[in-house]
Amino acid sequence: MYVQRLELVDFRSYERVAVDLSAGASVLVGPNGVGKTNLLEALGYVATLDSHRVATDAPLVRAGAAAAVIRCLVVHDGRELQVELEIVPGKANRARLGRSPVRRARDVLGALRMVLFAPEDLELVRGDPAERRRYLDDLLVARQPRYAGVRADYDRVVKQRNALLRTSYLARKTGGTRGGDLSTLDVWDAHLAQHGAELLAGRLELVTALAPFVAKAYDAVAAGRTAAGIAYRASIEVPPSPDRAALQEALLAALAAGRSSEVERGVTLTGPHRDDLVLTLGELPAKGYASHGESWSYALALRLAAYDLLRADGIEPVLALDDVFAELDAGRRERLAELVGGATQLLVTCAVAEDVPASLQGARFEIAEGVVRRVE
Ligand SMILES: Nc1ncnc2c1ncn2[C@@H]1O[C@H](COP(=O)(O)OP(=O)(O)OP(=O)(O)O)[C@@H](O)[C@H]1O
Repeated sequence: MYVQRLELVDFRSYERVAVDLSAGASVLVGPNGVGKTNLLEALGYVATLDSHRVATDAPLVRAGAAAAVIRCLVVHDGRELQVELEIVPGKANRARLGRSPVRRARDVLGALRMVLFAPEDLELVRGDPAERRRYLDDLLVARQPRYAGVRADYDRVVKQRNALLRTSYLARKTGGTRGGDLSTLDVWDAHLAQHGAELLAGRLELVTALAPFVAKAYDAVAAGRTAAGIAYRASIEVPPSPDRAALQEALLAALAAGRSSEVERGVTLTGPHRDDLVLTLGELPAKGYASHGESWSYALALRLAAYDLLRADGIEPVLALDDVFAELDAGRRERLAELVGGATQLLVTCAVAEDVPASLQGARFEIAEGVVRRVE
């Protein structure tokens, strides 16, 4: 698949912009701060309903404007589909597929599949488990969009269960009598185990499928002597044959066993929202041990592995590399160019066009003062 046209209204630095793109490689060139990443971020938002840079929507709307619109025309298997999202901070996004409004914004997921590598991805290796969970869940959704619903249901249950535990905790702390009632906790345990088992089963399957791609991608990126490995670390003991029913039972048992400490601390301590994806290089964990260069290569390998896995599934995602080539020496640039050169659509941003290897120099766009101009 590829994006044929991207239109933005009041998104980030852009008041109004339209960019006609094509399949193959495109290089987006411009000085720092000119709005290159903003374009990739907009596409990434259509693909995941999330920004790779900020946790809330407000910064995505141009300063002084009330709402932002992202519209993009995606070509997939020869068919064109327009996806439109309106972002109004503090409110649910409004979305359209083709000419029709959709009930929930998440119904557009799957219309654009994209893998974006950006400097922020260093956090995949160095940051908190939440970064790695998001990486897994975004990939899960890209492979099977129905997981967006599973994820939303699970998040809602954790939030409500936490609210219940917290209210009871605060009531006890302040010696009050109201709000301390935990009689519905069993119901929330059942919901958490049900949705949690589905999410956990999806992640476990994903990690098994992804692991060989990560090892291969790291080897290709770093040409390293050290092998990269990934493993899922769950907050429960994972049963030997982790189907949904077995996971649901294991979650219920762990919730029962941990109830007193959860009640004492006023928070849900068991479930996939506490899990991590452990990254290793040889025998050592990457986090805390890997050098800057190794961490960077690892983060890139995670994205390239996601891209390769989607391709192996028969999905040809758009691949976007934000500010990558300036970080690399000549040898690594060429190696990366070889790895990504065959992408159906490759979008590369850079401040200096010469940093991008000649083999990837397809269409070139120059960005200046809110205008994106195709020059080649
Ligand atoms: N909500 C917003 N309203 C107005 N301007 C914004 C908003 N959010 C970001 N900007 C502006 O967008 C610019 C950053 O754009 P972007 O991150 O795309 O730059 P870039 O071209 O990728 O730069 P670099 O090469 O440094 O990575 C900054 O000048 C910033 O002030």
